[in-house]
Amino acid sequence: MSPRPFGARLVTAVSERGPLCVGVDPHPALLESWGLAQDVGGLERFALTAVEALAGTVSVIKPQSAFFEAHGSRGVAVLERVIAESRQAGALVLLDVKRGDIGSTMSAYANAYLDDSSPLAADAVTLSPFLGFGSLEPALSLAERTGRGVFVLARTSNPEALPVQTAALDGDGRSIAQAMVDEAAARNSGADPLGSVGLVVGATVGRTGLDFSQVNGPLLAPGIGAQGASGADLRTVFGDQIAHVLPTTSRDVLRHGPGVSEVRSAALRASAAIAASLRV
Ligand SMILES: O=c1ccn([C@@H]2O[C@H](COP(=O)(O)O)[C@@H](O)[C@H]2O)c(=O)[nH]1
Repeated sequence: MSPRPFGARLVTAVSERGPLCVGVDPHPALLESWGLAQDVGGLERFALTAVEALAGTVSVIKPQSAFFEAHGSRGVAVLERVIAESRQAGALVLLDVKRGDIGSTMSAYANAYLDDSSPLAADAVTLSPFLGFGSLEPALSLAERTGRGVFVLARTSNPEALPVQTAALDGDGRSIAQAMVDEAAARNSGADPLGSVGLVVGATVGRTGLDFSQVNGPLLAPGIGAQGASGADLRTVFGDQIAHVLPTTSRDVLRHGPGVSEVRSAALRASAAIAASLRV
């Protein structure tokens, strides 16, 4: 039997737990404010406390791989536990790794994050299309076979992205960001209730002129909280496609630690605020 696609699993998770994704980003500054050492022991305590607080509550957990990799192989071992324990507690795991490479190497990345046999396999991963959307094919096809998802960077939340992602394609009036949106739309065509090829579009980017109407896939919106955006910005960015938006925030929830119940309460407050702004 083929596995249930990520898009369908996401729709169920959001209907049961609400639309918020919370990031697990063990920033050195957060470890310090939680009174933890800047070592793999501090990383482990931070990350597993966040999982305990969040994974039974929110629909999606998004560990930021960079902060685990910074601690070497023992940090990656902690990431493996974060993935396994979050999934066990019922959250979907979106691993933020932003991978992208030539096709032959992309196959190895796909095996690392999207194959059932890998200890780093998550429910979905972030991908960078800078080598061309087509170079992501090994990840797109493995994700489809294993019921997983991908989120392709389109119009990211950082200000430096603007000149790159709004540049026009050669011989084509579309921006690079719109081309990514259209590629995702083509992959998701006909999927019901939602395709498994998502896009990353920052909540910070304001009105873009991007046409999301054909995407039929999840729109991950980082930038809420620490980067200055709020739920109220989502309608400006996504217009009438707001129902497919998966807002995500990390530091703005994690800064309430180190107590499990304080982190959980902050996530619940953020989730309620986001749900209200998506309804308005
Ligand atoms: O466009 C993008 C893509 C990814 N991110 C990631 O999301 C979180 C944001 O953390 P906050 O603490 O809520 O600012 C982080 O892991 C980024 O790498 C993004 O911000 N923008």
